[in-house]
Amino acid sequence: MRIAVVGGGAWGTALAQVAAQGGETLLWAREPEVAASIADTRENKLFLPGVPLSSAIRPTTDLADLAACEAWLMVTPAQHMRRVLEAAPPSPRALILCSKGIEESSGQLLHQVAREACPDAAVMVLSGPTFAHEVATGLPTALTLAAEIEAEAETVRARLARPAFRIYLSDDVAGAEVGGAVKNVLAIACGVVEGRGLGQNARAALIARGFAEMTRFGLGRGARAETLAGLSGLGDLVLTCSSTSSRNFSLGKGLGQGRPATELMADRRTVAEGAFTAPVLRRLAEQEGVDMPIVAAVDDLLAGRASVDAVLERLLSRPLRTERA
Ligand SMILES: NC(=O)C1=CN([C@@H]2O[C@H](COP(=O)(O)OP(=O)(O)OC[C@H]3O[C@@H](n4cnc5c(N)ncnc54)[C@H](OP(=O)(O)O)[C@@H]3O)[C@@H](O)[C@H]2O)C=CC1
Ligand SMILES: O=C(CO)COP(=O)(O)O
Repeated sequence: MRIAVVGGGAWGTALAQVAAQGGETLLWAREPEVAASIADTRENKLFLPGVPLSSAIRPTTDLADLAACEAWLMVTPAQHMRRVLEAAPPSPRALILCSKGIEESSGQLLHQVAREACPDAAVMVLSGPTFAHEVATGLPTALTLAAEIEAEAETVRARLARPAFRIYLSDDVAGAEVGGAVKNVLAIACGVVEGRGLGQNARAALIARGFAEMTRFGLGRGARAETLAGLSGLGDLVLTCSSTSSRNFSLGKGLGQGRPATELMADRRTVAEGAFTAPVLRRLAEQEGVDMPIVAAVDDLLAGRASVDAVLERLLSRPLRTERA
């Protein structure tokens, strides 16, 4: 199975590094600077500096080259995935979604977007606690590959899995996606806790109550509770809520230190998906009557509608209730 990775950011590059252990791997990058950096120096100096890359990674900026590959790993930012798929050659056999987010314009999860754009492909979701720089340097990582058709997922797993890249199969596509999308918003909230110096008790409370929000939202979309409690949900939530290696966490930390979101976003070339997921997730939750107060607080902070102290006061003055509510 010939693999193409679509997206030359940190995660796309790390996934290409894994796939290249099993044979030549195409890596499509939008920017010529990224492809040239990999071709000339065997390093993605823009998005994954300091990691020597395999000679089996073949960079390209030409979407037409994807036609030669049977499986595409989609690693563009969530808001751009539909446009890239529409510009790409006809569907491959397998489309493996590795980005984490919800399409803002449609409110759709990415597997719904992919099915619309590529109705003939077997659509899967690969997600879990996976900082790109750790995967690219071969540190042990475990993640979930969710697909409706298990046989297709088995083929993809056989091609990608390595001893230090452990892939667990699941048939809960929506569940695997919801965890990755929602945790990015919650990681921003945990960064705010850190930046504002609110303490470790507050962070643990936020992870647990944030997980309750993720579960309520996920169950409403047909996700299973055990998927949300697995690698792609709770596992990824714990990772990104605990480390400044997370772009979402570090964005939140800046907000907690009192810097405006516009300034923090303008400073970065890398993507903090939670900033794009927060408004659409809040909108969907309100439409569907799902209580997500932490997500609403992050959305207000990002939009500059409320200060850190105001959202904190709002969260702490909510009525006391049972834990299962
Ligand atoms: N970094 C990580 O550790 C992990 C990231 N993810 C997810 O992977 C996805 C990609 O993140 P990551 O690789 O880290 O990204 P980076 O922040 O490292 O890089 C940004 C990426 O966005 C691409 N990009 C920017 N604008 C456009 C556009 N208009 N159309 C297409 N692509 C565009 C850039 O492509 P180019 O350079 O070609 O312009 C580049 O690949 C996100 O959804 C993220 O949540 C998931 C797991 C781990
Ligand atoms: O999704 C990730 C790890 O699983 C990466 O998180 P950030 O995008 O916050 O860096």
